[in-house]
Amino acid sequence: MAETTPPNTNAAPESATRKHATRITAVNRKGESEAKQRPLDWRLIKRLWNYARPHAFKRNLLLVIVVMRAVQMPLMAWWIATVINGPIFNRDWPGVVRGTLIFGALAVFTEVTHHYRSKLALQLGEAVVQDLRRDIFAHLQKMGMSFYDRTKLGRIISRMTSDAEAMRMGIQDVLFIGMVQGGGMVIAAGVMLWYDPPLFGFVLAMTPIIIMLNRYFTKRLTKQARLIQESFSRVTATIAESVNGVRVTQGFVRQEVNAELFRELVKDHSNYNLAQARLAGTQLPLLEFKTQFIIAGLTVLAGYQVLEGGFTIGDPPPEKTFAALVVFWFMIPLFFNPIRVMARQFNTALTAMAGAERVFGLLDIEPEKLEADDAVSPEELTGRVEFQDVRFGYDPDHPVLHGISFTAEPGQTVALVGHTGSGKSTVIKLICKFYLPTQGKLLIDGIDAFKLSTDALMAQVGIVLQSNFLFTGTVMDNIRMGKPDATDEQVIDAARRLDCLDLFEALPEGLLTEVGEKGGNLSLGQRQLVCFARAMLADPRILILDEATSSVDTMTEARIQKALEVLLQGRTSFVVAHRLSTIRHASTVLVLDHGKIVEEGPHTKLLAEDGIYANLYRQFIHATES
Ligand SMILES: Nc1ncnc2c1ncn2[C@@H]1O[C@H](COP(=O)(O)OP(=O)(O)OP(=O)(O)O)[C@@H](O)[C@H]1O
Repeated sequence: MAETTPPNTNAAPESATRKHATRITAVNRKGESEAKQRPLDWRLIKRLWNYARPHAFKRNLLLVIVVMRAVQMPLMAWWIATVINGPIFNRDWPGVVRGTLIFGALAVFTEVTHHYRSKLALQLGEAVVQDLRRDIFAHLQKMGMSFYDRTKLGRIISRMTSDAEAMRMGIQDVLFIGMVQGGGMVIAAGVMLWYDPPLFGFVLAMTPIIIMLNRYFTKRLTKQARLIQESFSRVTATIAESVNGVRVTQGFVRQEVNAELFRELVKDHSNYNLAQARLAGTQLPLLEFKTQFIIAGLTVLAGYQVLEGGFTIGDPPPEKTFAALVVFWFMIPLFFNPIRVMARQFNTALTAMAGAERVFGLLDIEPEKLEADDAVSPEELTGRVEFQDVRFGYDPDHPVLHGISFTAEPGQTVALVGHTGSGKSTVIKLICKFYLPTQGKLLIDGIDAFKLSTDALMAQVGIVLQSNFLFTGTVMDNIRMGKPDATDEQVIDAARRLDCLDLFEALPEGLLTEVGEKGGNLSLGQRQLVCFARAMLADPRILILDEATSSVDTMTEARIQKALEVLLQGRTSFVVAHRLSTIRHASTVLVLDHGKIVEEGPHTKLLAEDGIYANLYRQFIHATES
């Protein structure tokens, strides 16, 4: 009747969680330095315990049940000892039957409370982990882009999974199991002391030895378990890497080398598992043996007391020693087993501390302040965008934009061109207010970006990125994302205005076709058109477009081209341009080089100047033709 909480089937699959956490550990060597345990910290315990506060009824009921559980186990043990010492010893049959019936009732009652203790603990743990995940998620939504630049995705995921899970175990198990076991231990000690103080003195003298033996064995087992976990994380990391990089592997004909490496890793893991099995095979029986050893010692002592006149003052009658021996026989396991259980719970508490420290560390990061407290929220924007000597660096010590100045009037299309790393995407990220300029001013409709509410701006900005991000759902769902309250007719109308409705209708289920994970069921061109339709439906004043570089067939290209022209009409648009026609039709082309605008003006003017742009243009034509 071990006092543990059964695994929670609703929880994130533990193996998946562990795999993920361990994968991170292996892929990111730095992750290994993240401490798995932290000392107990009352500040963290209090904060973690606060998460149980909204579920006070469950928590309090659980505390009552836990107190009952602490009494039940010693009570049952004592009762059965009393039946042996009383009715059985005195050959009293009715007494034996009565005693057994009472024992049966006690056992049923014990199991019922056990059931409710486990159930309530699980429910409390589930409620707490749910609240925690909700808070982490809400907090992540508020974080600015710079946070995501600094923080690895794996770290964020492990805060949500393994750390939150560790905190759940801390809440649902440590205190309650600790109380049941600790309470049972104290009561068992009290009963033994009451029956025979000298014999209990022997039990007490054995306790430090038992604790030391426990520590020695569990230390070895834990060390081995850690080795297994680490070797497993190397295996999973290698699988993930190999699957992700399968094309490169095949391209460089490294299959055999990789397979050999993997074989070694798997063998390694298997050896650690076998070593653990061997260790457990010898250690666990030894752990069990210690209790028997104490019972044997007690029997000798009791025998000495009865046969040799005893070692206690007052010379108790032999029946009293017999009775005490029977009681001790039942109480010994209740006194010693908690040592092991509580040591395990102590470890769980330390792991929960480490999880809590990391999760609260994340929750305590203040979101970057991207707007003033008195930021304005204009109903409508005209879409005028002005950069005044804007300087910016993702890391303020390493600026990547050096004094950018230009103005985009409402309705104009600005094409951004330049070599890779010249700063095109950074300019766009500033317009979206993912970051604020380090120096200089960015004005939207004459309002400083900091003074303009981010929500109001985003309501007027449409973004179509190269990656064409589609979410699981239908084509219709994905277009509707541009305006969640749009009717089906409005969605269809947006597609029709872009002249691509026929393409969507030709899909197996028309607009109700599932796009698959990341849009995998659609072609690249179709994915782009879905994103265009999404932007069309949102009808933003400012449109940001990072044109896709991947080539599509000529017919789809023509459709995309046409759709794009319609989409850009009447909006201030910023396009990281990869299509010649987009650049040609742009009101102005900004040529960026090392974070500076080096040329600026319409295509024909720049071509005539025969500078950097003309050179880029020639390279571009050459690349498209070859
Ligand atoms: N999140 C980031 N954190 C730190 N540095 C960054 C980040 N994003 C871009 N940079 C750096 O800023 C500079 C400008 O990058 P940016 O992405 O704006 O160039 P780009 O012209 O859009 O390039 P590409 O055409 O390859 O997309 C580069 O030196 C790049 O390494």
